[in-house]
Amino acid sequence: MAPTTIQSTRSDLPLIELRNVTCGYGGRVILENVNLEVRRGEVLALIGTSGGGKTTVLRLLGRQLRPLSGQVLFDGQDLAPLNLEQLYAVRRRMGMLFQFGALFTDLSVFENVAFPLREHTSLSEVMMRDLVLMKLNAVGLRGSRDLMPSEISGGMARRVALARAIALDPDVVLYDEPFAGLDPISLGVAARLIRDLNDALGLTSIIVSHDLHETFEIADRVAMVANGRVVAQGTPDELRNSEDPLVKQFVGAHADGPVRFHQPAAPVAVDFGLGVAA
Ligand SMILES: Nc1ncnc2c1ncn2[C@@H]1O[C@H](COP(=O)(O)OP(=O)(O)OP(=O)(O)O)[C@@H](O)[C@H]1O
Repeated sequence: MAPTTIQSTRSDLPLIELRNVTCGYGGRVILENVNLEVRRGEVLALIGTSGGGKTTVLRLLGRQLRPLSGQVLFDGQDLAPLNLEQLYAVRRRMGMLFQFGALFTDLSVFENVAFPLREHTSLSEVMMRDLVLMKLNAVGLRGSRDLMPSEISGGMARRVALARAIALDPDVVLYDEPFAGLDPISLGVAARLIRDLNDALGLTSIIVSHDLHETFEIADRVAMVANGRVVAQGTPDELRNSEDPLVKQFVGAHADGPVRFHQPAAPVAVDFGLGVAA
């Protein structure tokens, strides 16, 4: 019998790839020649200085922003030439949880999670109910389905937003500051949940976060964005042990280093009128 040949499949490809991407806003370049791979099944953390361009990377992935040059690929497909219908089909494969995961305040927990299903599918009410309850169960909130957003805590609201982000069974979930404003216990719970859901549902996750401790606990790999570039990529341990001064300053939270505390400004004496000859 002829030996079985194992075909190379698309699963060998990274799920997401930025190839030499340069982009910006209104002529101002924010990211320059950035290369980044997101592998299937991994939790990738994007960290870096404020305003460094982390959220901008997420915008590229949904084509809310187009590169000036270079390519953004999702599942091997360049996003640039897609028409709107194709783009929406790709976006449906991406769950998004943005800062504070704003819920619809006039909809119950159940209806918040059902919302994307009602928008994008024509499932029967029975199927919809089962799916919503499965997602709520996955985040531990099946029993809270009838509560309104005003009746739940911030940590619970974040979990509802997470259930909503995975309602359509996406391939990848993009998290922008998922831990912002959470107390340390809720933060730990949310982080563990992101990791567990990623593994249990076979997702890929990208987390933009300033909470390095929690993020390093759950990430497979970390990419640091600063000065318009991905300055470091590696496992959490590799970044912790990095000798790169920028990475050391950031990961060690040192005030002094390549990133200066003071943004460029006129000399203090000038602004405060001290000893400046008239
Ligand atoms: N819509 C926009 N129009 C113009 N400039 C923008 C826009 N969005 C972001 N910027 C600028 O692009 C840069 C990168 O912003 P981005 O939000 O990607 O940074 P970030 O790394 O996510 O920051 P933070 O950690 O503070 O959220 C910043 O200098 C910001 O002022």
